Amino acid sequence: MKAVMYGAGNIGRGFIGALLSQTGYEVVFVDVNDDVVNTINRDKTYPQEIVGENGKTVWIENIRAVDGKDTSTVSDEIASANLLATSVGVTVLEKIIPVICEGLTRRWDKDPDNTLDLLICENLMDANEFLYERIKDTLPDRHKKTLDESLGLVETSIGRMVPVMTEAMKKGDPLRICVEEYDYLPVDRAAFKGPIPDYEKIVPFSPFSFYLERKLYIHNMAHAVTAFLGGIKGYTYIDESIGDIYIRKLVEGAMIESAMMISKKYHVEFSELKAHIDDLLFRFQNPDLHDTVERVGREPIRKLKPKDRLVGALRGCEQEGILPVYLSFSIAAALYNITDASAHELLNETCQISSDEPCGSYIMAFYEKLKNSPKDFASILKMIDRQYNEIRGPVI
Ligand SMILES: NC(=O)C1=CN([C@@H]2O[C@H](COP(=O)(O)OP(=O)(O)OC[C@H]3O[C@@H](n4cnc5c(N)ncnc54)[C@H](O)[C@@H]3O)[C@@H](O)[C@H]2O)C=CC1
Ligand SMILES: O=P(O)(O)OC[C@H]1O[C@](O)(CO)[C@@H](O)[C@@H]1O
Repeated sequence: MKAVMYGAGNIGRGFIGALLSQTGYEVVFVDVNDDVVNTINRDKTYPQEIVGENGKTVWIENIRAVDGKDTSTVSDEIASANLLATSVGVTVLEKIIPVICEGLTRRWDKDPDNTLDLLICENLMDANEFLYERIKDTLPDRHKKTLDESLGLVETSIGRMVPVMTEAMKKGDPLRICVEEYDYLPVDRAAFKGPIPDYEKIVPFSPFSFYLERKLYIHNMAHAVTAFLGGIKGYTYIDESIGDIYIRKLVEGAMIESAMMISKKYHVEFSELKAHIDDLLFRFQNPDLHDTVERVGREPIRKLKPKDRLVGALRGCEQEGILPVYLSFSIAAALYNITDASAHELLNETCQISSDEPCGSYIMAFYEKLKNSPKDFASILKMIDRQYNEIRGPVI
């Protein structure tokens, strides 16, 4: 049984490739980084260092690698694979579609019933639709119908955090990868065309949008807010930021609003989501991960788009009748981090929130407060309490 793992970077090596090897596949990594490809083929193993309280080193075996620039060999590997996975980053994903299509063509020219499942391991909403459209456009006409019948475009939710590896963390080994202990991979049960890999860490679930929204609106949202607030206070690392009791309270408040929304929308017990929040806050505190405010808070404008982690969570709350007060403050903190653009314009154009909407006026009030006293999070918490009280009115 062979799995082709497109991308031997942090997630490819640190999570998915390792998981597939442990499931029992021979894992063929595809990457354009010569050092990584040559070292995998020389050593046939690499150390995955699990950092944190239960730290240990796991050696990943039964692997080899193929040069991503040798597109003919990559296509042959895809043609004969039992499973395919990608974790190359969203911008590269588009560029590898011709190679994937060539692999599918070679496969289906021999046997159009030879199904293949592709695990999409990227941070991208509607990733299955994104790939479907592009693969359909690229495949030759004779295989456009085969695509519907024989390719499973399987969305996944990547919760494991893998930081950027510094030279010090690599300890002289280009393949060494530091990861946190969490290693579950929820996958979209309904999307598989072939058998679902049988391993306790691969968790099939339907409807999958629950996991995607939980990841984006609780995990990614909270992580971003931790980074923005950490940036304002001058912290370098995520664990330092979440260790600040004011930041923790603000982040947790936003997580609870998102969780109330998801609980209502998907009829999931709130207590289940609260356990997830507590686990995430514990994981954000892991000092051995050395995850930075810079990595987690990168590209704040992208993170402020209407369907992304902040505004998407806020709009979801509005739809479910949940007050998004902490989330309004979180958006204000993101706006405050962007110094080279006007907050009003960003609010209107990037977030598509009008300052006349109730949430728009809260966001701007928080923004002004941050401008006047940026590091005084204690007063922000008081302001949030007052706003909640005012909006909520009397409670019987
Ligand atoms: N690092 C993390 O904690 C998480 C990352 N993700 C997502 O996983 C995806 C991958 O992220 P990382 O592993 O962190 O990035 P990365 O940059 O470490 O890995 C990407 C790999 O793709 C390779 N690559 C680039 N062009 C290629 C090509 N044409 N052919 C073959 N390989 C090519 C690169 O050499 C690199 O090794 C992204 O979509 C990211 O958003 C999702 C959840 C967690
Ligand atoms: O890759 P983006 O969209 O900048 O988001 C960063 C987030 O993605 C992850 O790298 C993976 O979910 C998180 O660790 C982090 O919260």
